[in-house]
Amino acid sequence: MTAPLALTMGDPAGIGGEIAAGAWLASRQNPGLGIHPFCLIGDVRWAGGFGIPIEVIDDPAAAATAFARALPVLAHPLATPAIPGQPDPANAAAIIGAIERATSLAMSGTTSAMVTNPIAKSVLYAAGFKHPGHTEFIGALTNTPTPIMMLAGPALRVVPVTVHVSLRRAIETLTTEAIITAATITHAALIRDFAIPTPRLAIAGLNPHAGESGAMGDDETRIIAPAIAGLRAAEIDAFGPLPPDTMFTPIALQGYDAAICMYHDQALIPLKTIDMENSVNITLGLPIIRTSPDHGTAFDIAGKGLARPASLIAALRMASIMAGQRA
Ligand SMILES: NC(=O)C1=CN([C@@H]2O[C@H](COP(=O)(O)OP(=O)(O)OC[C@H]3O[C@@H](n4cnc5c(N)ncnc54)[C@H](O)[C@@H]3O)[C@@H](O)[C@H]2O)C=CC1
Ligand SMILES: NCC(=O)COP(=O)(O)O
Repeated sequence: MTAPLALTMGDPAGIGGEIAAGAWLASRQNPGLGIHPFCLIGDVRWAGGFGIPIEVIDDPAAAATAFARALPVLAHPLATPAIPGQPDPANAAAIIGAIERATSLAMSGTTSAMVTNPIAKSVLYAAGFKHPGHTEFIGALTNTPTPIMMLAGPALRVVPVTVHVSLRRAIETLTTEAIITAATITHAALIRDFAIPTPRLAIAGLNPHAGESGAMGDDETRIIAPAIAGLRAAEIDAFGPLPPDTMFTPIALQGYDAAICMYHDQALIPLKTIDMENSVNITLGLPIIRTSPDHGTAFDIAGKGLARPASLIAALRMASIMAGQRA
């Protein structure tokens, strides 16, 4: 039997606890969702505040049987009680520690995958956190030189080549090598985890009209086209550079398995507009499985009973499917 999943608490002032409770209830009510038993790594008092039964466990293996009765919790104390909507850098060490613990459990095979609840990056930066986000942090913890961010929904998968940097910096740092690396890792993941034998990769342009033959920018001819040539030489079905404004139309989506995008919002705006509820964030290229909901901490609605657990449910399902396939 596949080992349980571990779910981190994320920022305890956000909606992570509410959606974890919602996901536990949904998977209990609908076993057809195919979610493996999971345990929540979090503060016990905090985890007990979401209207569902919890059971404190010492070993993730105990989650398999406890899950039918309650949400299993691996105790991970906060420094100060969490107040919904009011993040506190005093809890940064506990938030970061939960991610480290989930990574280590997945690396040792004690759990089959890690799923992360959202963190507020600025809150962790204020406490000295040096990584842009989970993707890079878990990459560092697992000695992965280039962890790649994919967001996957039912109709669209996107991979931003540059991620959590300013738009100016994204343009300055975009390279042929970075595009080739992101596309090559995406190609391997589509075969391994999505069972797509011959993935088709649509490579976005950067400028309006993909540069209009150089009249609106030469990044396409200098940087992106050579990457596509390199990918095709490696027998990867990559094509483009595509005009970004038309590559996400319903008809265009049918022509590829993933879009390799040049910057964060080029990738995430279409994905979240098409289906924010059912899309999932996956880190590609790691030695372990890591997924997460596609949304953030949603401090504006935390504690108000408005948080929808759909994306976390999709993330837990995706982790379960990937774990099953790899097993
Ligand atoms: N994987 C992660 O850890 C991620 C963390 N973040 C962090 O989240 C924080 C807030 O980011 P925002 O840009 O405000 O994005 P957000 O996704 O937290 O919120 C955007 C809007 O969507 C709503 N929303 C989000 N998730 C929802 C849900 N499950 N149910 C109902 N409504 C929902 C919010 O109430 C808000 O109005 C930032 O500090 C950012 O760093 C953002 C994205 C991913
Ligand atoms: N916008 C996506 C996002 O912030 C996810 O980042 P990460 O924490 O999963 O690296």
